[in-house]
Amino acid sequence: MHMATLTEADLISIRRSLHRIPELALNEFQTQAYIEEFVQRLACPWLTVKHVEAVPTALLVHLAGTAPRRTLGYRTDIDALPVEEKTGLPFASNHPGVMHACGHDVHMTVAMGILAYFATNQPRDNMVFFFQPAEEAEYGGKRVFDAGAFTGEWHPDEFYGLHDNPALPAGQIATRMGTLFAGTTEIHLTFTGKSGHAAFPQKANDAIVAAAAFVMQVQTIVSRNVDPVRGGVVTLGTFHAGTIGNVIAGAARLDGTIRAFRQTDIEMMQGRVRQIADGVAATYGVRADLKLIQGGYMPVENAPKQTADLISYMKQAPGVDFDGIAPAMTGEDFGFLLQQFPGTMVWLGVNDPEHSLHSAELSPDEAALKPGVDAFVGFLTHRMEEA
Ligand SMILES: CC(=O)N[C@@H](CCC[C@H](N)C(=O)O)C(=O)O
Repeated sequence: MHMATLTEADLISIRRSLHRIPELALNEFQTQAYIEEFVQRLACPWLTVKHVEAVPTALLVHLAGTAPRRTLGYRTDIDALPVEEKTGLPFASNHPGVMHACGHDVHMTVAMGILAYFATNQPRDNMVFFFQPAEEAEYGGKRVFDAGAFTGEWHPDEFYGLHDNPALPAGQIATRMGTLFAGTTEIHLTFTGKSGHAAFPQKANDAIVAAAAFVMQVQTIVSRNVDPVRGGVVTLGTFHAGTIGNVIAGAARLDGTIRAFRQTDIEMMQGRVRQIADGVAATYGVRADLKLIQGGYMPVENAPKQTADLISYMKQAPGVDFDGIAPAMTGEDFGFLLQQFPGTMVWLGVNDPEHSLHSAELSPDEAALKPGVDAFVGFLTHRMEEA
């Protein structure tokens, strides 16, 4: 592979290599090694690499500009999901039970394509590329920020990033002014009661009955507490309890997520989840151990100046297919970084409308890779020409 501007075939080969080796949040060692080897092979004299001791799978790359007036940041996430892949692709995951089911292999490939371009064509401004661990869980962006990694020459004045979107045509760029994605909060809850014989419920405290009541009662948060015009989501994605049909379960564990576009709504919903868990515990005589974790999953707020410029650039740039789009209830811990640095997140269409993000059958169209790289190379070059 020639390391200058990458061809479509190069991008596809990188994406397939990354797709084979998905790793969970904060464990992306093989992925990081693949990216770092790629970066070293660029053999670029204006490039420096940085590791972050507190978050060992993070990787930052700095490009020194020819006449820098500021530093432009570009971020990609690098982690995968605990999903057993069912695509049947010849380059499917080699890691059982783990899959790039959210397309971070596509995100990384686009970032590497942009990096390869500017490692060959020295940028005018400085650039920082952030290969971020732990987007799906564990909020890696906030961890790296809190570790002080974005200081001095590593401080981006602006930050950009993308997320793939299977509902949009391959290569289409879509974004909006203001809020693009929801803020989220993870729910981790265990009800502990008292197990016992199925025949003697009066001598036990059934954790399944309590957990079932909780599942039903939290549905009222969106229907009764959230302003319907603004919307919100409470989803419980796991429910684990019991061992056999004739033993009353002494414990039940649930995990889920709260979502809304405004931080005030998220906090109100967190409060209602707490009240309902406590109320259910009191009613059913069980103990509720509840953890609510927002971490870095703040609403993704696109900054006015940078986003207006990005939209106006993308609308007129030759070869760029741009569209506006409504906000989505997906979360992204890039929301935290956009609270620290102004910037913009966009969707990149990957044309797989039959499957949603997080599906075991998601198969992004690789025709999106080159347009994704070209759109950002063009926009970032344009940004460097702006006053
Ligand atoms: C784009 C995407 O799918 N992001 C994830 C972010 C996860 C946030 C957090 N772990 C939670 O579950 O609340 C998403 O599920 O939207």
